[in-house]
Amino acid sequence: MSDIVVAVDGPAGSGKSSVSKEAARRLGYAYLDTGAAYRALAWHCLDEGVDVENPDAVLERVRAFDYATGMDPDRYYVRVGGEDITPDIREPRVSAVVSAVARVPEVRQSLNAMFRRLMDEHPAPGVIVEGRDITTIVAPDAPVRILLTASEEARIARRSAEVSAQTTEATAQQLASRDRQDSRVVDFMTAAPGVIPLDSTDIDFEQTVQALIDTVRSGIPHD
Ligand SMILES: Nc1ncnc2c1ncn2[C@@H]1O[C@H](COP(=O)(O)OP(=O)(O)OP(=O)(O)O)[C@@H](O)[C@H]1O
Ligand SMILES: Nc1ccn([C@@H]2O[C@H](COP(=O)(O)O)[C@@H](O)[C@H]2O)c(=O)n1
Repeated sequence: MSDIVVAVDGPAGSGKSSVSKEAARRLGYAYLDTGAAYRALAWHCLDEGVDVENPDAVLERVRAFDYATGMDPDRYYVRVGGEDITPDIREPRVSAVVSAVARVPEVRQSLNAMFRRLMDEHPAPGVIVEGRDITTIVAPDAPVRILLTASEEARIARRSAEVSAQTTEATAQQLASRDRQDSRVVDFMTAAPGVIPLDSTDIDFEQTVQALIDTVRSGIPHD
């Protein structure tokens, strides 16, 4: 069981996945990407022709959701029904509908129970868990809780550098639209009491990873 839970939240493109994964690798911790589960469920609904705007239909799918993910930062994967869909869940068609799936309260309850189980069962000494409601709902008692932010301009520029198949305007619009929809469900723009803000707008990737590691080291009791 992982003794140390590090909770990381933040808006789209703030660096949650890449920074958390690299920090976990260096700390020898496991890494749990909760957004991947919402994305995989959205992908599964699209694959099965389920109307993502119908909460009952989505809920029916989550009840029999055969989901698996790799929590070793060096062996990250996402599978549904044994099929590896790691790259597929990042497709714009999945990003466009994931918020609809994520706003169904019973879906959130079901996935949150799975996240807690995955954290509890993992043998690594610690786990970095990232998403939108980890610091507030999934692991509010975690010894280290961080809100990773960056200006919207920085997040758009970083995401645009990754996505070459569409214009910067389209990327900007999708990122802002997803944040708008998601923030109706959970507040990931302001740090809850006790949550440490980490703004990466003016620091590079390496400095952000180091800042996260320093925060973890100063937040957990030493022998
Ligand atoms: N401090 C930084 N400086 C420069 N680039 C960064 C920094 N932090 C992250 N990045 C880059 O920004 C991009 C977006 O990061 P990442 O995918 O980790 O964000 P995210 O918060 O997980 O996004 P989403 O919620 O949309 O999945 C990646 O290309 C990553 O390498
Ligand atoms: N704790 C979480 C994590 C994610 N979501 C929803 O999933 C979408 C994809 O997440 P990424 O981290 O991969 O961007 C996100 O837009 C949310 O709709 C969530 O609700 N709670």
